[in-house]
This record gives sequence, structure tokens and C-alpha cells, in this order.
Amino acid sequence: MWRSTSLTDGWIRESDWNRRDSMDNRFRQRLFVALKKDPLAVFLLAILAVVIVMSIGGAWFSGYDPLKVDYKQALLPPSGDHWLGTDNYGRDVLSRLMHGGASSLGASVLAVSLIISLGLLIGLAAGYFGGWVDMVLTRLMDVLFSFPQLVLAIALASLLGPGLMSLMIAVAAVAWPSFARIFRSYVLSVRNEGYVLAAKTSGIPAWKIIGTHILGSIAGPILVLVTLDMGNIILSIASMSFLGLGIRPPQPEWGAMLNEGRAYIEEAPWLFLAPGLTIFATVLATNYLGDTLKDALEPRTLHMPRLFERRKKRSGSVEAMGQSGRESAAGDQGPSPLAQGTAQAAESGSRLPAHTKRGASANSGRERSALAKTSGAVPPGGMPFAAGAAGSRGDQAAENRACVLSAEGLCVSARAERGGSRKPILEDIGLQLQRGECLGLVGESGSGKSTLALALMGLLRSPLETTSGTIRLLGADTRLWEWNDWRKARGSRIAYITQDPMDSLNPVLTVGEQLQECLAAHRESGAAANKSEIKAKVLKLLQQTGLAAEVYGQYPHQLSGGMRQRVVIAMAIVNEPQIIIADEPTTALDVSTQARIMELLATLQRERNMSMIFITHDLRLVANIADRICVMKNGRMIEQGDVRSLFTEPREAYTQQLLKAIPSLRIPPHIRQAK
Ligand SMILES: Nc1ncnc2c1ncn2[C@@H]1O[C@H](COP(=O)(O)OP(=O)(O)OP(=O)(O)O)[C@@H](O)[C@H]1O
Repeated sequence: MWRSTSLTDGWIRESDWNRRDSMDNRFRQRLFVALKKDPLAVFLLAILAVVIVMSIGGAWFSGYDPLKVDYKQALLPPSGDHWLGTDNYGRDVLSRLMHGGASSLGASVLAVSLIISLGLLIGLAAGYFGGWVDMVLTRLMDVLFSFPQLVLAIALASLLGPGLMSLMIAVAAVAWPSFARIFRSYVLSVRNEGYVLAAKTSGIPAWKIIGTHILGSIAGPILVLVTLDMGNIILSIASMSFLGLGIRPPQPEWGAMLNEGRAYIEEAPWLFLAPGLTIFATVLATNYLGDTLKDALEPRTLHMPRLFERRKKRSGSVEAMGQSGRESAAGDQGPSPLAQGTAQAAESGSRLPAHTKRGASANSGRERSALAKTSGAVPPGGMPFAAGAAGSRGDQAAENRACVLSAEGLCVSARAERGGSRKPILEDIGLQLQRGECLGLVGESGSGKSTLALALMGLLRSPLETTSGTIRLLGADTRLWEWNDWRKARGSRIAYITQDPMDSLNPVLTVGEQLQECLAAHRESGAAANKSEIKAKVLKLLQQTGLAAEVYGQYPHQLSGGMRQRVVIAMAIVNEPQIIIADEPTTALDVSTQARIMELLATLQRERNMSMIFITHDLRLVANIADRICVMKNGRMIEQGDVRSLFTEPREAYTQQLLKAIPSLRIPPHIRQAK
């Protein structure tokens, strides 16, 4: 099903509309949750609503004419007749405040609209077209920035003459460059995104690309910026009115009322306090609500409450485990879940805890920053991982020691939107990775390979979460781990190589800087950083991964795809992890580069006795590197076995189909005949 859209003049797939609707729903839901959790935000929202309603409906709500002079009523204090008292002309202050609100808020909204329109027009043009357009517009902004804004606004307002309109124009004329500069940088950050380039290559005109793709992507931040800056504009307009540059007396306006009340601050403080507190409350409310909106649009800032939630869960689960007697009481008192897990591994032998519904889901994902962290984190500081910790407790313990990573009954599902049902992604996954072993993970697209990899790295991100099952990393039960425990393990114990190297590489840092950062992240705390030693280590690593020394000072965009993938491999092994998860590391490469990268991975794995999970669609690739293969389909592990038996005697029909699907290298008969 398709729907037309007036913006693109094209057609949008029904599923895309649904996705857009679901994004809107998610935003509304997050906003609702943010408001529900924050009584102050609700209180300020209520205040703002009252101020707006009173300002708009001043003529209906107030029983007094805000302009009518009655000297007999002058400077009356607040009373039942005049709730906020009267001013020196005997005018009702509340009535003037309400009518003044219409002027102040109206002028602020119009000024913001003017500023945003100008800022958008100029910021979009400068950011999208670049070149001389950008240069001219940026220089113009620089010139305007070189004047003190308030002084320039006062000078402009004086030139234009008193009145609310000239005030608005003056405020807008000095405020737009700051907005234009921010909008320009938003545009710069999205203009080279794939979807914008795709639209350009489809021949869509620039104004349409700007109107749909670019503006659509930056609408959220713009909305936040507007809300956050509304308070500033209200203040600027009030300040200039206070200086006598705004609305002409006797018309009311908050800033002008402040000015009028200034002379009576001792004998009639309500004249000053009423507009002052109203401005204060309105500005505070718009600023605070801008922050709330930002939290709803950028879910990462919601991590705080989630972390608290998880902490609660954690203490609950530890207690529950203690009560049920499944785990030793020592687990409760141990300094770290890592240590607990290792102790459990050492002591319990095959005593794996029963599956629990308390899954430890971590909040992060595929985004670049999180992936960078898979190669760098806080020093493990003597984490007693399984190596050597199991001691000599017979064959069973030795067997456990050899298993560096395992999943038991692992289930992952996508949390439902309100009212919907959970979508299972992984079901009852069981796998074991032995020391020094390479385990191939194959399956069609969407079978859940990457989700499993992210779960094994503790990198599942909402809406995905572990619902049951256990992951043991080097003997440690990770169910109780928090973000920080995972952070310590990632990079130093288990590392991740992504399909697209640019997912892991920061485009503005050199290769050397990025490798040094990973290395420094796991340096023992307090250990002195010897720059030349670190550099030497990084250079050696570059050499080991087949890269020339000059790559050290180069940026990712200066490298070929194969070189970038080598850098990512170097980042993954820089802290000598025992386990590597390589998620289709060669898919984006040509065949010969692919072969060289495979050779590099195999060599590094062999030389360092690392364990590796190699994820791929390609059975031929996995046959060359893996010792064992797990086949996944629809989120389930349907077959496991050593390479030979899986290739020669596949049990499952699906595995047989996969093997049959391997393309033949034979030259097709019609080409042979042509020869
Ligand atoms: N954030 C998410 N929210 C909801 N569903 C998701 C999310 N991420 C992945 N999925 C779903 O999980 C399933 C498995 O996806 P996953 O990326 O793990 O597959 P894959 O086997 O790695 O595929 P590919 O080889 O194409 O990368 C898919 O049906 C996908 O739609």
C-alpha cells in the first residue's frame, strides 16, 4: 500500500508511514513518561498554561479596564476587589498583567517566528549549498556577531521608533545569526547522509531535499532550540520595554509595567513584583519544559532513570537468589558481579543457575560511540576472571575453564509499544565457545545473528531486552551485571568487530589517536602514561595487522575499506581480549581484500589463542576459518556441529538448503561454448 505526500510529490510506502507514526507515538510516550516522572515539569506546565490562557483571555477574565484611570483608587494594596492591587493611576494590576501578557507573549512568539524563519533560511542555504553561498552568509553572521547584541538591538529599536513592532524587528535582527549558525551545523551533519545523497542522485530538486529530508531530520532539535530560547526572547523583549523602547504608554506590557513599578518599589512593591514574578515563572517554565522536550526527543538522556530502575532490580535479584539458595551468600557481599561470577564458576562446576525471567538488559546499541567502547573502557583492575580462577577441581572444572563464553536458554524480545505484544527475536539460544576456538554463526538475514552478538556483548538497546537465560563470560554470570561491569569487560575481555568499519571509527580522529584511546582506556589506574611506549605499541599493532606506519597519522576517510577494517581489527585486539566477535567483518569488501582480512583474523586468532565468533551469511567463508558452526533461523539455533559433519552430514533441511545455495564456481556452459 502506498500513500501520496504533498511534500515529496511522491509516494511513501504504507510501512514507512506506520514507522513514522510509531516514532511519533514513541516520542509522545517518552514525553508523557518524562512528565509523569517529573512533578515540577507538570507544575510549570500548568503555570505556563494559566499564564497563556489568562493572557489570551484577558479581555473576558478581567473585570477592569486596564487603561481606565481612577486616582481615587491609586496604589491600593492587593485585596478582594483588586487581587494584585492598583497602580499609581488607580488601574487594576491583574487586568494590566493579563492584557500585558498578550503583548509580551505575542511579541515574543512573533519575534521567535521571525528569528527561526530567518535563521532557517540562511542556515539551510549556507549548510546545504556550501561554497561561496556559505562563505558570504557565514561572514555576514560574523559581522553581526562582532556587535554586542543588546546594544545593537537598542540602537535598531531607537532608529525604528518606539512600538512593539520595531522591538520585535530589532530583537529578531540581532538574534537570528546565532540560530542560523546552529541550523547550519545541523544541516552540515546530515547533508552527506546516505538518504540525502540518494535523493540527490535521484534528481530530486534541492528545495525538495531541503524541505523533506534535511528539514525533517533537524525538526526535532529545532523544536527543542525554540522552546529553550523562548525564555530568552521573552526576557529580551521585557528588558527593552523596561528601557522604554517597547509599547507606548498607557498600553500594558510586562517589561513596561516593571519600569512603571520601579519608582514605587518601597511603597507599592506589588507593582514591581507582579510583572517580575510573572516573567520569572514564564521564563523558568519555558526553559524547564524545553529540557523536558529535549529528554523526550533524545532518549539517551533518559538513561538516568533507567539506570536507577536497573539498580533496584539488581538488588532485588541478588536477594531473591540468596533466598532461593541457588547462589552462594558470598555473591551478595562480593565487591563486583565479575568477581561473584568467577567465584560461582570456580565453585559451582556445572551448577548453572536455573533460567530466570530477570534478564539483564543493557542500554546501548549499534551507535558509533557504544561500538567504540567495545574496544575501550575502564581498566579491569584485577578482575578475577575465570583464567586460573577455577583452580584444580578435577576434569569438570577444567572443562568449564575451557569454555570462555556461553549462552543458556537465552531469549531476547523487542519490548512492545503500549498495548502491543512483545516480539520474540531470539528464543532459547544455547551456545558454548571454547578457548582458542572459532565458532561460525550462520543464518539468513534477519535470523538474529547480530542481535545475539549484541546480547553477548551486553549491548542490547531498547526496545530489545533479554527476557530469560544466562550468559557466562569467562565463567562470570552476567545476569547481575550493570553497565559498568560490561564496560570493564568490553575491549579487555571481549571485543567486537563490526560489518562497517565506519561504525566504529571516529571520522575526526586519526587512527593513531583512536588506537591510543582504546589502549589508554584499559590502562591500570595510576599507571603512568609513557607516550613513546604507547606509540610504539600502536605502531607494532599496525604492523601486525598489515598496515604501514604512516596510517598512524591518517584519518579514516584517507583509508581504503580493507585498511579501515584492519584498523578496526587492531582496535579490537589492542587490549588483548580473549574473545572476539566478528559480525560479518568482510561483507563490505571485495573478494581479494576479503581473503586477506580472513587470513589476518585467522592468523591473529591462532597466534594469540583467542576465541572467536565469526558471523556471516557465507558458508564458504566460515568453512575456511571456523572449527564449529551454529546455524540460526528465525531467532533459533537449529543446528550445531563441527565444520566437517555440518558440511557432509547436515541434519536440518534448512542447513541442506544453505549448502545447496553456495554458488558454484563452474563456468556456465554457454560461456564455455562461446570460447
Ligand atoms: N531495535 C529493534 N527493534 C525491533 N526489532 C529488531 C530490532 N533490531 C533487530 N530487530 C529484529 O530482530 C530480528 C533479527 O535481526 P538481526 O539484525 O539480529 O538479524 P541478522 O541475522 O543479524 O540479519 P543481517 O544478517 O541482515 O544483519 C529482525 O527480525 C529484526 O527486525
